[in-house]
Amino acid sequence: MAAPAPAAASSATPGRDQVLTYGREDDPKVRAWSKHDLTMSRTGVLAMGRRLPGLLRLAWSLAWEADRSGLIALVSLRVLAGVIEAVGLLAVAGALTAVLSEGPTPDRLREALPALLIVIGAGVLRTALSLITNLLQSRFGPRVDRVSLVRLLDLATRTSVMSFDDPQFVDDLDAAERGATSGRKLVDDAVEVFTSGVQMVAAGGVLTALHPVLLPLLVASILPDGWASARSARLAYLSWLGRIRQVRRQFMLRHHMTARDCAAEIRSFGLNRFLLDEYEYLARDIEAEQIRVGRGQAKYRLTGELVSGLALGAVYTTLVLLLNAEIMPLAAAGTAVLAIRTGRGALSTALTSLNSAYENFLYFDEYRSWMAEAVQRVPVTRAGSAPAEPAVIRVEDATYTYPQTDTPALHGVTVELRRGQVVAFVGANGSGKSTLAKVLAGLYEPDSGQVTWDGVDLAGVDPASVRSRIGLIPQQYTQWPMSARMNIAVGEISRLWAEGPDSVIPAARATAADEVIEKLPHGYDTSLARQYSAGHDLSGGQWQRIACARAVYRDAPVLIADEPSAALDARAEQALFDLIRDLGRDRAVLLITHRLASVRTADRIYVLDEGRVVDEGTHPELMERPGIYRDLFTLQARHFVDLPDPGREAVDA
Ligand SMILES: Nc1ncnc2c1ncn2[C@@H]1O[C@H](COP(=O)(O)OP(=O)(O)OP(=O)(O)O)[C@@H](O)[C@H]1O
Repeated sequence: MAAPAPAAASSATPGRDQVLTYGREDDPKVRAWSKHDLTMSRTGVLAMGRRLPGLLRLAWSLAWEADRSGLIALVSLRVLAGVIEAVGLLAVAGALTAVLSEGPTPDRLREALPALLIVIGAGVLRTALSLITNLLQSRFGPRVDRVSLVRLLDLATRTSVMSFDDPQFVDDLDAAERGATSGRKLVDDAVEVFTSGVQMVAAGGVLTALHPVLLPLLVASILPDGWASARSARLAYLSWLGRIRQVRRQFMLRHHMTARDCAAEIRSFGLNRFLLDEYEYLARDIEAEQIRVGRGQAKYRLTGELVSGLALGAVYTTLVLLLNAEIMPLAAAGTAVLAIRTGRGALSTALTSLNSAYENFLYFDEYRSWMAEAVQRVPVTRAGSAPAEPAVIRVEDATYTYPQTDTPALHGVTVELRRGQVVAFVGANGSGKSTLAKVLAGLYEPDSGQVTWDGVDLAGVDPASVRSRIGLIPQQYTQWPMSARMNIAVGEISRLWAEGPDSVIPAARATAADEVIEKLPHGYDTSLARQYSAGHDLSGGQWQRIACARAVYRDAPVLIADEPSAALDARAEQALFDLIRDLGRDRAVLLITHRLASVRTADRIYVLDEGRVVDEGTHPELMERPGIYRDLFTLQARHFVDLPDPGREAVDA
């Protein structure tokens, strides 16, 4: 049967507004996407003034670390360019005075010659300096950007795992990435403003010397433009801040619409029209906002230019009046015109830079504040180490609550793992098994209670020492866009460097990953970066074998396997559980699985329900008494042998 044609885009569909996935801006659910409110306070002149020194210091330190000699050269060249510009202006004033003075022309020209030579020299030097500056900038910019992004990525990969459960932190990380390249621009802008300042001071000096009324008039003609530029930049920034969440949602939507992983579902469920509607809904909102900002900026510009133009008219009228009243000679008036043009040119450059500095200041502040927050979230390094070969691992009375949630995911949980044993956690979806495993692995710090290894509280030891003793098969493992060999070696990368490329083979054999890898076109060196044309893709179960090999390669005294067999075929699953039992002989092994047949041989089974341990024992012990374990086990077993349904029995009774 042919699939029905997708419904035409219509926001008038009944109920549509209530169920919009990406929602309206005033929807509280949508507002919760980001803390960024349209607060004017952060962008006020005083508030910015307070933050400016810290930001400039950070930007300077980035530039200093990235390219010290480049920074010194750039700043010196810019300042030199400003000074040359000023000298050039003074030389022009001298030349004009000489040329327009009384006397025979050859004499006047001779008198003007030194000044003219300075003017020409200044022009040549300015051009040369500008070329060198451009050349330096092309080297300096990428270096500073690299350092700021590397600093950000360093922190992003060292902050606690818990940080990534905090949506605000992740949201801010987006904004910080956007602001990372603004540090370099901020330094650039600051230097440019300084250089233009030197030129303006020179122009101002010349004007004051010619007549005291000219300078205030020039300043008055400049201020409205400055005001308009600042307002316009602020408007753009506030709009960007307000649109962050929409742009982010739009980006996510675009990503899903073009991602390989979603392609099949979009087609099977006929989601194309629905997703396009959502996208257009957001895009139209953003478009409308951009038009609003454009209009606002045009208004500011128009007002600024109008008032500036009037003030400039007043400056020239004053000049004419001064000339007319013979208060100012013609040569001085000519110099004044040049000084006004230089002053306004320098101001225009300064304004453009100030404008850009304003924007970059605000973006870079996002970077700075995220970096400051992230530093606080890096687990502290402590002197003590976790026991190298722990015999007893205990979680005692632990409670854990995820960020921005009210109900604890774990309530007063106590469990124990011993070396030489396989311990299993079982329970329904969402009962807290993975959370407890992460607490046990030292990835989550409990709100209360403690985790001890041989009596040593993990809260007092270096977190890195805990992690180095754990081999983890997480429920959602990473499919690294690297070769098959590297996908295993990332389990203990230092071992690869020390023992060589073949060191991964035993781990691959133990987990049957070798059967998969040997069939690949380049064996262990086949790229599994399926996003790229040379990359080879694997099936879910094949990937899972590689994830298991990764943890085995680590060869750690503690192994945590969270749903390690969800995608494995029956034979591979059996082999994996045999391996886990084998590894459990001289390690502490934690197994989390819904395949209850596989936990029958576990030395101890903990049954979790709604974040609490509700039962524990061996398989025979748990099967003897009524409870969740016996119910779940019997339910699963019924699919394989013809056993009565425990739930049905209870109803019948
Ligand atoms: N990052 C998170 N932020 C907020 N709540 C979370 C987060 N991860 C899990 N939870 C919640 O914590 C509870 C326990 O989740 P957990 O993943 O530990 O369950 P589980 O027993 O491993 O489930 P499953 O069998 O489905 O893997 C659930 O209610 C879940 O919704």
